Amino acid sequence: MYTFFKAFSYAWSGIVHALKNERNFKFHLLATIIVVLAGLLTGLSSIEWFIIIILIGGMLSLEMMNSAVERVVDLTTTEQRPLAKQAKDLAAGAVLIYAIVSAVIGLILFVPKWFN
Ligand SMILES: Nc1ncnc2c1ncn2[C@@H]1O[C@H](COP(=O)(O)OP(=O)(O)OP(=O)(O)O)[C@@H](O)[C@H]1O
Repeated sequence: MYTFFKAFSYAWSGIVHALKNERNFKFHLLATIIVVLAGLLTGLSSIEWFIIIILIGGMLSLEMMNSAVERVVDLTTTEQRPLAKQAKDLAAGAVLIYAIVSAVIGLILFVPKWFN
């Protein structure tokens, strides 16, 4: 049980670090607040909230994984290396794909309600 709480506290400190230091994470958090407010004002069904919550959780988690990849790459080399570039660009590409998919799903959910 002690080990579990220790692991939890390390994970929590990762989230606090992202909140304090990661510019992109803060941007996604701002986007989250805007989407939640828009959802409250628009009025979403349970299943629509379920979808939005999964997208938000996935986006914030993926952004943190991207930051972790950047850190690990920077730890391995300070030189310009093709593999380092690939690793960072692949991780950033994963975030971009998820962001585009989330935006498209968001538009599919919100736009028909706004113009109904
Ligand atoms: N060691 C390296 N070797 C080769 N290319 C690199 C290396 N480090 C970074 N790059 C390239 O430069 C880009 C920017 O790198 P940087 O470390 O600033 O990441 P970033 O994505 O801008 O980070 P942040 O999200 O914190 O702004 C990377 O996406 C990658 O294409």
